[in-house]
Amino acid sequence: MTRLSELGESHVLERILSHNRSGSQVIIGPGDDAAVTAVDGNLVSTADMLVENEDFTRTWLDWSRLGTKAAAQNLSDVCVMGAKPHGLLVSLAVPNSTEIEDLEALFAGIVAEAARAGEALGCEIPIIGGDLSSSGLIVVAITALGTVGGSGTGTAASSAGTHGSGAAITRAGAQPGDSIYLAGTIGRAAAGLDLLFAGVDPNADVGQDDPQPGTSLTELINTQLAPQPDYAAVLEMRAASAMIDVSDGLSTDLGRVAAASGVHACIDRTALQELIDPLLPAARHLVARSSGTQAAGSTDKAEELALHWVLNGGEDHGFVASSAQFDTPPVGWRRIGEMRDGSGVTLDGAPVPTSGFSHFGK
Ligand SMILES: Nc1ncnc2c1ncn2[C@@H]1O[C@H](COP(=O)(O)OP(=O)(O)OP(=O)(O)O)[C@@H](O)[C@H]1O
Ligand SMILES: Cc1ncc(C[n+]2csc(CCOP(=O)(O)O)c2C)c(N)n1
Ligand SMILES: [Mg+2]
Repeated sequence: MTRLSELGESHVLERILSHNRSGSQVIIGPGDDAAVTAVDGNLVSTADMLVENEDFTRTWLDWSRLGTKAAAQNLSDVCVMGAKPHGLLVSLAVPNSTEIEDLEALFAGIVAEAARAGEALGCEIPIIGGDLSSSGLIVVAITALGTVGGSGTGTAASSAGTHGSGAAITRAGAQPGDSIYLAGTIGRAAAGLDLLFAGVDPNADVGQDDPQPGTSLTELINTQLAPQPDYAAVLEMRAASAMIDVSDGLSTDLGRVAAASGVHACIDRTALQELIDPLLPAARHLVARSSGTQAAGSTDKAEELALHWVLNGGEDHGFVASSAQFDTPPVGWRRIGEMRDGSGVTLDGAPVPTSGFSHFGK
């Protein structure tokens, strides 16, 4: 085990970049003052960081999964714009006492998730540069770059959303009459977060003899620590009028689409039930732990908690899209509601307050 303080910055870089892959669009990669890439189309760029104690804690820290999460939350944003990613800039601030092997695991996690996304989207996504600094708290900041509107480079074609958007799918194109679709999951990462905060043993018996795939306590926790967006689903959503990744919670993120598009998003409670049900064992376990009993009424509370995770939990990086082009949902998507005239978000007609995550608490 070698600490970063025992290696110079250039040796640290050499070790971590040994995990990187090359990309055919890279003209100049890491090593010069800036990277140069050959691109075809309009540039799509996004930045997202993970900050210790705000986005993860040292108690749960697994460097490889931290890398997965940092890459996933950025690639998800590029992908839902209908763009193809072609490079990542990775900026890191870590304590001097960090072991180089941990930093290598972080990089390997980033590279592995970029490879998973690249495979799903048919592109190469190398790390093209970044920055290193020393800090008491761990910060992983990634900038992801991609393109839309080139000669066949986009991942999905937007219909109503293309006007003035350079062929990107924005939050602003939803129309009354569009169906609302979800790809991937919502609520699992939030359940995982509550399990982590409560210090629940992931192997605790919660009466799930045969849990649905992805819903054991370990898997819920893993969705929080290392979300796996369904990038390929975006390729199936060929006629989205608007699209967003759910990072802050459905209530907040669908609310953003409704506000940007000037429509009313109506969610159908029945359609959410199959997302709620698999979360009930974890919810019952947490409710019973907090009340110290298996008292009557806890079933209602568990249902309430699971619904809360599904409506307000972000970080699974599920994708929400609107479209009027499909009779049956495209592969990987489920219909969860409809856009109508008006504003705001409702669940079976009842207003859904915007209760997703906000960094500044409000
Ligand atoms: N410091 C900043 N400077 C300039 N623009 C910013 C800054 N922080 C956020 N933004 C912009 O504000 C918008 C909302 O940011 P946010 O991080 O909430 O993105 P998001 O896509 O809604 O969430 P997520 O990144 O979790 O998917 C984005 O367009 C982002 O680029
Ligand atoms: C220790 C700890 N506290 C709270 C949370 C919850 N959390 C943090 S960021 C975020 C939304 C996406 O943020 P952004 O919009 O910046 O991408 C959520 C739901 C967590 N994961 N870990
Ligand atoms: Mg987003």
